[in-house]
Amino acid sequence: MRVHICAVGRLRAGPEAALIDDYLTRFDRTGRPLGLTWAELREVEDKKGKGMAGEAELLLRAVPDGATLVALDERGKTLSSPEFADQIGRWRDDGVGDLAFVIGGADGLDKELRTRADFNLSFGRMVWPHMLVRVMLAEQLYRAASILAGSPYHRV
Ligand SMILES: C[S@@+](CC[C@H](N)C(=O)[O-])C[C@H]1O[C@@H](n2cnc3c(N)ncnc32)[C@H](O)[C@@H]1O
Repeated sequence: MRVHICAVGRLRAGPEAALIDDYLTRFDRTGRPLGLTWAELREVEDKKGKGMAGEAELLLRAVPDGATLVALDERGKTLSSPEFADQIGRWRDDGVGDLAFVIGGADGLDKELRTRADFNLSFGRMVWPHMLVRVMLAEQLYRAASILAGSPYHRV
C-alpha cells in the first residue's frame, strides 16, 4: 500500500520540513517490510482565489485515482495510536493500493471533500496549524508502522 499526503500550502525548508522528512523516511524504512511504502507529499496552492472549493478541487486532482481518502479535520473521528495502526493494517489487508491523507489550508477543508472522504481523522478537538498537522501525521504514520512491526518505538 502506497501512502500519500496531499496538502494545501508550500512548506519552506526549516524545522517542520526536516521533521516531516525524518518521520516519513523512518515510516518507509519500518513500513516497507510490512507492505507500507511512502509515496509522496503533494502540495497545492489555489492561485485563482477560489477559496476552499478551489483548494478542494486541486487536492482531489492531487489524490491518485481510486485512492482511499482520509480527510484530516478536527471534527472527525479520534483514534488512539494503536487504533490508527490497526486501521492502516486493515486498509492494507483489504487491498487498498493508494491511501491518501488530505490536509486543508488556513480556512480548512471544503465540506464536500470531507463528506466524500472515506474517513475523517481528528487529532483532537483543538485546531492545529496545517504545517504542524503535517508533522503530527508523519509521526503518527511512523508510530503506526512501528506498532505493526512490534518495534519498541511506541510504548503501550
Ligand atoms: C488551520 S486548520 C483549518 C482551520 C480549521 N478548520 C478552522 O475551522 O479553524 C488547517 C488544517 O489542518 C488540519 N487540522 C487542524 N486541526 C486539526 C485537528 N485537530 N485534527 C485533524 N486535522 C486538523 C485540517 O486538515 C485543517 O483543514
